[in-house]
Amino acid sequence: MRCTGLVHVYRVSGTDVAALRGADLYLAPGERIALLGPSGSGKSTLLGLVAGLLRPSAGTVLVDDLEVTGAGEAALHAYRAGTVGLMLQGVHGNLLPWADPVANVRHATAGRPGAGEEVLRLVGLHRERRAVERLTPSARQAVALAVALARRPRLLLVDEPTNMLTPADRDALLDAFVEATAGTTVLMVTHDEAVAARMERMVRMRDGRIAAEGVRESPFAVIGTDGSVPLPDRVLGHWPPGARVRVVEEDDGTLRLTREDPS
Ligand SMILES: Nc1ncnc2c1ncn2[C@@H]1O[C@H](COP(=O)(O)OP(=O)(O)OP(=O)(O)O)[C@@H](O)[C@H]1O
Repeated sequence: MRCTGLVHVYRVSGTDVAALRGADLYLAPGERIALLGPSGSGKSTLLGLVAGLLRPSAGTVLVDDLEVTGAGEAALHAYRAGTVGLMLQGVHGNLLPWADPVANVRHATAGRPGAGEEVLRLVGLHRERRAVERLTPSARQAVALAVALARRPRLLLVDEPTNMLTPADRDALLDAFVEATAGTTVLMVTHDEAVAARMERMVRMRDGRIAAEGVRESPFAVIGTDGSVPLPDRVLGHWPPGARVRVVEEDDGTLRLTREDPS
């Protein structure tokens, strides 16, 4: 999956809100990425664009050889039915609340064999006969995972899967998640560092762009397609937007940034 220069503007009662301002992201096949970032930094919008639920104001999303952002309705329908699996926020997001777990995964594949029942077995819900709406939040999330994986998607998009779970339930769901998604490309939005740490990569958004990658203590900055390098949060306080910096390449290849004296 490759996102290039994604810009997304929402128009709310005559005012434009720029949710994405040139986001670039590449996921190799089978790679699992956690998308972190403050509230409002554009994570859910990016997920919606990759899912083909939103159209960007500019930029492209390429998944395999489908340009999702320019695809027609028929191609998008096939994409959502085949390539991509969604596990969205809200327990009833992709579930039939009145049906039991097995009926839910069978519904997802229209009765054809799929991977949903294997996932239910993995989490111990394959014999559960109660309706999904009567299960605990963590069991419902496990069913949502089974439904999302039922058609064996190549790309799984997940929004806050462990929201509102206790730490013990969260860890149990994550164990199942990591096992069930081996080999699947995953893009997961989360606020929880402990959840993100279970993915292969941790990517951090800020103000509608990919700002950094890696653990909080020593993240890498990520260069945008326009060549910009987002400064780390801790530097931004004393190097504000508009500050003039000199970029000097040293003989050994090291880049040195020096702030011009503001006076
Ligand atoms: N449907 C919408 N209409 C108008 N503005 C929106 C809409 N959805 C999101 N926004 C705005 O776009 C910006 C990015 O929102 P988005 O939900 O993508 O961020 P987020 O990082 O997922 O936030 P959170 O962690 O709170 O879910 C925010 O300023 C938000 O208020």
